[in-house]
Amino acid sequence: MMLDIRNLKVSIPTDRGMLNAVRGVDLQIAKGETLCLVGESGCGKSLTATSIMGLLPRYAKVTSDRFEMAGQDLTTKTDAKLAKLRGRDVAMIFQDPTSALNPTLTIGRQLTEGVMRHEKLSRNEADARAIEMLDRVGIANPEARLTQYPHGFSGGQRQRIMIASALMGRPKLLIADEPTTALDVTIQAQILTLLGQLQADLGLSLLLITHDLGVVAAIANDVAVMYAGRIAERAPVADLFAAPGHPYTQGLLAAIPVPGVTPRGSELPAIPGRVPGLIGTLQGCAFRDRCAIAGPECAKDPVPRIDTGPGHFVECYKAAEVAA
Ligand SMILES: Nc1ncnc2c1ncn2[C@@H]1O[C@H](COP(=O)(O)OP(=O)(O)OP(=O)(O)O)[C@@H](O)[C@H]1O
Repeated sequence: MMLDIRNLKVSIPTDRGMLNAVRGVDLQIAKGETLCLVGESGCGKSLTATSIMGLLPRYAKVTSDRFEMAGQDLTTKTDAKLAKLRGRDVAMIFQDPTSALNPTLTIGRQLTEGVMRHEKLSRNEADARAIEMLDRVGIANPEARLTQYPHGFSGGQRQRIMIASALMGRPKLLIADEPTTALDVTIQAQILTLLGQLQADLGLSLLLITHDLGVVAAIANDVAVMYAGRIAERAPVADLFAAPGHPYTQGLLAAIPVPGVTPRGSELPAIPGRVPGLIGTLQGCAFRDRCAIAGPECAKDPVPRIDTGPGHFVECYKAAEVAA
């Protein structure tokens, strides 16, 4: 198992009270697996990802019952050890490649800084690795590119460079948070194809956060659907599209036909009603106000987690009803 997190909670103090943004997430990612994390804006996807990276702001409160990466228990480690382990095993790419690259530093400098510090590579070794990674992500003439600045590259090329940068430490797990949202549609497809290729070539585990169900259909092994800070449903991708078990997932998929047929760029459709506020505690199922089949039991805690197939669970009182 590459990543095994149980009961992850992330809370952020605000002037309106405690914002409980991640409210008990379990997340397992196998070696070499691509897991897509989907859900409406504000449901806690990015905070989940940044807590895996150890990049949460200091004022955020984080707890978990288990936090293992590549077999190492991270809950018991000190901050310095954590940073080292994470730096070695996991890397992240973000939405906007423009703001993630420093315009005043050459590409070579930006790619090599980390590995020269952490792995004590020499300048030549670090350059050689940068050339290897730029080549892997499809940047032509990588050697000559090292001395150039970000402004000389297109948006798509910058995102490739960001991916190369993430690969520099030879991570086992790559986290990509909406990596193509800022790009043109044709470029989006190329970047996703690249991520899929890298995943296969390097045996990476990939956690991909996306709003785009077409992307999910094309690239995921497994899908986790997040709602109001919890995983509402998780399933192998074909099962999720064929037999969504949570009324929320059904709502998301209602406007979307079949995997493989679903065009890229199919955004999550709007579901009537609003996501509940995450300040303070939520009782029962957080989706029940928007759910067509909710009953009185749905206001009770804890909402049961029902296994509906191999690797497929649904957190819903009505799972049996839906399955029938
Ligand atoms: N640093 C922060 N300070 C205060 N609130 C925050 C902070 N980071 C996130 N939040 C809040 O926590 C909730 C979850 O945020 P998160 O970014 O994880 O959602 P998301 O599912 O990734 O949404 P999106 O798809 O819009 O990125 C949101 O209500 C957000 O406003």
